[in-house]
Amino acid sequence: MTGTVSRPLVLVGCGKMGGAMLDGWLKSGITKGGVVIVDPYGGGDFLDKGHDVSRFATVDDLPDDLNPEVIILAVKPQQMDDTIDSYKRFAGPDTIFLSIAAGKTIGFFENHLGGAAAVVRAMPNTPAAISQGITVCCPNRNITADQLALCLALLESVGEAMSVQDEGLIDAVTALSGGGPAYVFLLIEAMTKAGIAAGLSDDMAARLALVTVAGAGQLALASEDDPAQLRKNVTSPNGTTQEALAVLMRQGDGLPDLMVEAIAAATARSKELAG
Ligand SMILES: NC(=O)C1=CN([C@@H]2O[C@H](COP(=O)(O)OP(=O)(O)OC[C@H]3O[C@@H](n4cnc5c(N)ncnc54)[C@H](OP(=O)(O)O)[C@@H]3O)[C@@H](O)[C@H]2O)C=CC1
Ligand SMILES: O=C(O)[C@@H]1CCC=N1
Repeated sequence: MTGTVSRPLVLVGCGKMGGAMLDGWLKSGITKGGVVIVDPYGGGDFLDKGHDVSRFATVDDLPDDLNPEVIILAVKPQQMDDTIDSYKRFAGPDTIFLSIAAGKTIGFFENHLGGAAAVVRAMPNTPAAISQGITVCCPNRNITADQLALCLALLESVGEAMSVQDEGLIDAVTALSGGGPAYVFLLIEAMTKAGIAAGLSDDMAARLALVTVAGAGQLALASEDDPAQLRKNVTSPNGTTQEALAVLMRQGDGLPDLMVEAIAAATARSKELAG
């Protein structure tokens, strides 16, 4: 079974993150058993595009003989309480429940689906849509080695993936890489505004900020130097970058301190969402 999903993959919630992953999965061809979307309104964009994708508004509309290999739970954490119980009929050793919901613990799913359910808690990010995501997942005790390998194959088909045994780490992962793209987009926005304030046109500032962030990310990925060294390579002694970094790295209110505070706040919120 490892390598492709040969029975149906059910995607519960085809919003921003579920849709991003589905985009990547369809491009990768890993969902050989077809995809069934359950979403009251979302998911229509994936129909009629030459893939084996069907869509139902509610769980009650699903065919009785559906035998999913993987059920991806991709509704908002606040929607999970009202959603999960109606999937209990699929719980058993041969169906993997793979949740991507922030905060929702393996214990939460076992409480609702029964202790025998095969559950994986995962935290992806939206660059999955272009196969540049990164996901960390944690299996429960019912997940077999083959099932974990299948989940990793599924997650690796949209980027990098790794598994951990310590579920407690997932809250920090959520804060760092789950939400991370938002921090980078904010950086692009902030650089753009600063460029405009310094006299550049809107279009030019936006392009310079975007390509600089994308290029720096690619360079950091490709280089043997670590990011600190790459930063030093840009910073000529007594030059212009040094002046900017003196502001950005200010003790107390600089970017490094703010980032620690931001990640801690997001980690705490992930724990709160456990419900
Ligand atoms: N966005 C991101 O970058 C990331 C999100 N996540 C996690 O992914 C999950 C989804 O987030 P996101 O995609 O942003 O949220 P969205 O609101 O964009 O997507 C959720 C989708 O689920 C639908 N939905 C609600 N209830 C049900 C139901 N009972 N059955 C089927 N579908 C339902 C929603 O419909 P409607 O809008 O009509 O309610 C919506 O289309 C969250 O748990 C989040 O923590 C994880 C990593 C990153
Ligand atoms: O903001 C959130 O709660 C979700 C989880 C990580 C990214 N988006």
